Amino acid sequence: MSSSSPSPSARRSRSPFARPSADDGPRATFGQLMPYLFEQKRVLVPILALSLLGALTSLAQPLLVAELIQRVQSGGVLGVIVWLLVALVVVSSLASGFEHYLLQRTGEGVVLSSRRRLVARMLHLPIAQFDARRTGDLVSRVGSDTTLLRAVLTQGLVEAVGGALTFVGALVAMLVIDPVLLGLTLLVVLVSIAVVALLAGRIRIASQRAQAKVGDLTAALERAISSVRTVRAAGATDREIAEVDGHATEAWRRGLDVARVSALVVPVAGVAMQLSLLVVLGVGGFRVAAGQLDISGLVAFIMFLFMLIMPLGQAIGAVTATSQALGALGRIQEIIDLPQETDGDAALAAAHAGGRADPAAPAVEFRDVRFRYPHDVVRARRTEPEAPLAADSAAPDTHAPAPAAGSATGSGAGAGIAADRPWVLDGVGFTVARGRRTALVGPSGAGKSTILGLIERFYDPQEGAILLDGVDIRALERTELRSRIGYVEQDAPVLAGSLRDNLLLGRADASDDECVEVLERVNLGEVLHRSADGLSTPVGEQGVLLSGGERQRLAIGRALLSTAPILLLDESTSSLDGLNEQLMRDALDAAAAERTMIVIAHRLSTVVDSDSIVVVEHGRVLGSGTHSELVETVPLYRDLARHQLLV
Ligand SMILES: Nc1ncnc2c1ncn2[C@@H]1O[C@H](COP(=O)(O)OP(=O)(O)OP(=O)(O)O)[C@@H](O)[C@H]1O
Repeated sequence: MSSSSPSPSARRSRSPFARPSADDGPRATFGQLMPYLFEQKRVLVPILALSLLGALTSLAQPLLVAELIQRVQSGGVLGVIVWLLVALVVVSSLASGFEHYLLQRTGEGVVLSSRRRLVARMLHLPIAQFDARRTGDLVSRVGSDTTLLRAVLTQGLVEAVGGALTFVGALVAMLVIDPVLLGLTLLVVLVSIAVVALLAGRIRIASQRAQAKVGDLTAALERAISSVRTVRAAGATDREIAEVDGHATEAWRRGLDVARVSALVVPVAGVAMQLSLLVVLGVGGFRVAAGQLDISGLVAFIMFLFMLIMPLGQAIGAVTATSQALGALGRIQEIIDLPQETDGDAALAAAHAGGRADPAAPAVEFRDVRFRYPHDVVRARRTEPEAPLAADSAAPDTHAPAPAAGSATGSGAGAGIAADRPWVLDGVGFTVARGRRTALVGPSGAGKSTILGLIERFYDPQEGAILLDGVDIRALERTELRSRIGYVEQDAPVLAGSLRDNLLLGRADASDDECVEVLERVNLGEVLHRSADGLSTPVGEQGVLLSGGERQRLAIGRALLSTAPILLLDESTSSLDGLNEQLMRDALDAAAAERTMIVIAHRLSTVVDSDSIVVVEHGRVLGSGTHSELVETVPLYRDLARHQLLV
């Protein structure tokens, strides 16, 4: 994990007053905000109407006051005017209260739709993006950045529309009352508008940096919480607290940056207000004394002046809120704009007879597969935590739309892949017979999990092909491909929720009886009866209420419940005691009875009786065959077997 001190590039671009530059992270334009606002158009119309009503009732007030003063001076009737004034005040207050509620409601609507859109895109991103990005940062984009969009409506745009009408109305009225006084007032006002416009870009950048720091904070916290046992056991709690604290402080500092830039706006508005008032009072008083303006005109002019300045304040609020929202929207759009996992390749599908299975072909075949993880992913993992991934280059699938030059995605061999890094898989070829159990064995880091990941199409190989029932997997729709495969991953294959929730992930329409039956088959009947809740027994975050062996067996149960004819199992590296190992072997036998199975085995004892064993080392296949054949022919396998006391 990076330390909490900012990277050199972050330090360089630290000042909130710095000019916007290309390094300032993803940018969002005002146009990108529009769809979110447009979605709310049905509520926006009444809000705008209320805002305009508020503006009109405000504008009418100075005119009535001027009339009132004149009637007082001339001894006219006051009753109607006074009642009209009271009615205007009541109507404008009620309108603004209702408008406030509708605005808040609409703001929440914008947050909801941005969250929905973001989550729907995020969970469809290629696996490479999840490998490269920090979970906490992604969580923070959904939880925190989206809330900043709310302010655009609540403090921003819509009020500014009503404000604009008040502004123009006041301007016209002031022009009629005294053009000279208006000219002087406008001079002051225009200077302040120019200053605010200059500050808007700075606010957006400062806000974006602050949000990125909140992302870092969430990522650090997520890390500390998800590995709390390791942290506690290592006595590293205080260090983790310091780490999270460092990020919190950094987020606070960046928050202060935002406060500092937006605070500059306040004196600008204050100076504009006070200066213009002083000018109007001074010059206006002089003109009244000279008989160029009467007193009711001056009072009305001053009231209109407030109406001119008030929307200016609103506009300033709108600029601040919108700039912050654009900063957050940049981070949201960055994820939304990333390419999604693409689906089956039409040309390949045609070449493979429309993706039709060949019953004579092996269930799974690797043909001379060469693969490296995309370098962008590796770089992002290892170096600059803030570095935004280039949208195109991080997309790992070979058939992503229009892969950019220099990306790892081109179908050309290793396009954009750093040539100095060794292949993770270097010419891997093997076949898996239908309905049989095949084991992958080899040292840690040999590439075994990568092989399973490629079958699932989490990544696509740069060279060679992987076939399922004789069909190149790239010719299949991903959903179709994955529906044919059950996958039990090595780590944390259990989700928070109940036993039932975990099983239904395999097949949503499975009945309780089927769930119970499958739990018995993977020797988890005892867990089921341990609690009165039965299938509703919670299994906790990452399945912590279950032992390592139980977690794996529950995940196998889930795969069994699905009707997938192929099962990929990345056996847990955690050691199992004798009884658990036997239970696991039974579960595997139950799984293997009906389907093709590929098992990554860390204990040879669980796979010695496999139909075929493939030995992998440094991304190459050293040999394949049965246990007794491999003991004779592959020295590495013989060593492994001897080490694990099997020969
Ligand atoms: N998502 C990833 N991004 C970049 N490199 C990766 C990624 N996953 C694995 N690697 C690298 O690829 C190589 C093969 O890893 P893999 O997990 O396939 O090995 P393995 O044989 O399954 O190991 P083990 O038995 O320890 O689980 C390793 O050098 C690993 O560091």
